[in-house]
Parts: sequence; structure tokens; C-alpha cells
Amino acid sequence: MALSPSQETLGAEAETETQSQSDNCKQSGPQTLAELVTFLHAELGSKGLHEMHTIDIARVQAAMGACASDIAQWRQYRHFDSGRYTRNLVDAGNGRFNLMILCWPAGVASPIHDHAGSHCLMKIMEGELKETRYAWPQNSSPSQQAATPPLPLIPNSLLPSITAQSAPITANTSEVSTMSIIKETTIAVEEVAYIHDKIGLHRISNPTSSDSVSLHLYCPPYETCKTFEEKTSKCRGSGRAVFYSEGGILKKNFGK
Ligand SMILES: N[C@@H](CS(=O)O)C(=O)O
Ligand SMILES: [Fe+2]
Repeated sequence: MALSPSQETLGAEAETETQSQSDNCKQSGPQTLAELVTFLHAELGSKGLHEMHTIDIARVQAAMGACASDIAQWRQYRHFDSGRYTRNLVDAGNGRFNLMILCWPAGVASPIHDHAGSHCLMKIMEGELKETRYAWPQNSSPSQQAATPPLPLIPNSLLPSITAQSAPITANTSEVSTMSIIKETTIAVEEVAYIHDKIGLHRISNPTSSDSVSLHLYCPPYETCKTFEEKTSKCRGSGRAVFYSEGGILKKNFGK
């Protein structure tokens, strides 16, 4: 689902010039990435796991939409690697959320995956991305998440982004079926999309011939999820999702 930023928030441009920056921020939401981080800490920074259902997704989505996508604010997190997308941590959210910049070279796609029960909001900062949304295979619904076996940990340096790593979780191999696509959406620059396991699974791809960049918010943060094979619906635990950079600083030996 790609939703445009709230019109109410965008309409705030008509404010008088006499308003201070902080008044501006209170009325129209965060204007910069730094203000967005402050907003997210206030909104989510103390939410316990039992409070996830109380999060006002529309409000957070509007705030992400209102925040300027001016590259000067996020250039330090823009790091590309050939043949895969990179995850670059902007803010660890006091352990309650993760805000990150993902950099997608032309033609790159993520595996089909879930989001480990987290809320996921994604804003396009540069270029465009395609979301292909899938239904959960019948033998692997969100309610079965608790049955996921613990994943072996392997060094971060060995893993690109998220990759299927463990043995298949799907037990019954006789139930082989292609995954069903619910919808495909092109998400344009400035648009903010939302997904949760209750809505479905997805794969993100960069269908263009240039670089694309997205800003992702996960609440709560997660390190592992499930990946799915499109042709067979086979489900696996992912490897640990890793960061290519943190706070603008490249992690040593990533993927080497
Ligand atoms: N959820 C993915 C990116 S995307 O394909 O939505 C990740 O965090 O790596
Ligand atoms: Fe995702």
C-alpha cells in the first residue's frame, strides 16, 4: 500500500512567516530528518511491546511524509554496494524502533519476507521502488511465528542484508505451490508505504535503471525474519539482518 503524505500536513505551507521553527514543527510535523528522529523518540521511544497496538500509524506516516527528503540531510547514510541493497542505521530508537536508509542499486530486489510482527513504514527518498505484496502461504501463517525455531547466529560480516539462511521451516514439502501476489505498487519519491504481517508479505525491488533510496522505520526493531521462495512457498528463517553503516560510519569487513 503506497499512501501519499497527508494533505493536511502538506497544506501547512501556508503558515505565516512569523512562526518560529518550533511552532512550525508542532503544527506541521517534523521538517528535517533530525526533527523526525526527535518526533519518533517522543512518539515511540517508550512504547513497550505490549503497547504496539496503540501506535498511531497514520500520525507517524504523516510525519514521515512531511519530513523533507532533501539529500543534504541524509547523504551520510547513502552507501551503495553492487548487486545488493544496503541497510544503513540512522537511529537505534532507544531499542524501541530502528530508523534506517536502504540503498537499492538498479535491478536489485529483496527476498519475499515477513517483518517479524513489527510495524514497517517506508518512504522513498530518491528514485522509485516497487512493492510486490504476497499472501501468506497456508502452511506458514503469522500465527505460526511463535513456532519458528531459533536461528544459528553467524558473523555479520558474512551476511548481505537479509538472506535465507537456515533449513526450511515449512515442514510439509508435498505442499508446493507458487505464492500468490495480492498486488504490485510503484512507490514514488516522497510517498510512504506501510506493511505489517497482518497485511501480508512483500518483496521490494528497484525496477529502474538508476539508484533508489528509501527510509525505513521498524517498530519494534527486529534482526531476523522469515523469507519465502516464490515458486514453492517454502519458508526459511533469514540470517541476521545487518547494517552496512551505522550513524554514517561504514561497518568494517561488511560482506567481505
Ligand atoms: N524489510 C527489508 C527491506 S524491504 O525489502 O522491505 C529489510 O529491512 O531489510
Ligand atoms: Fe520489508
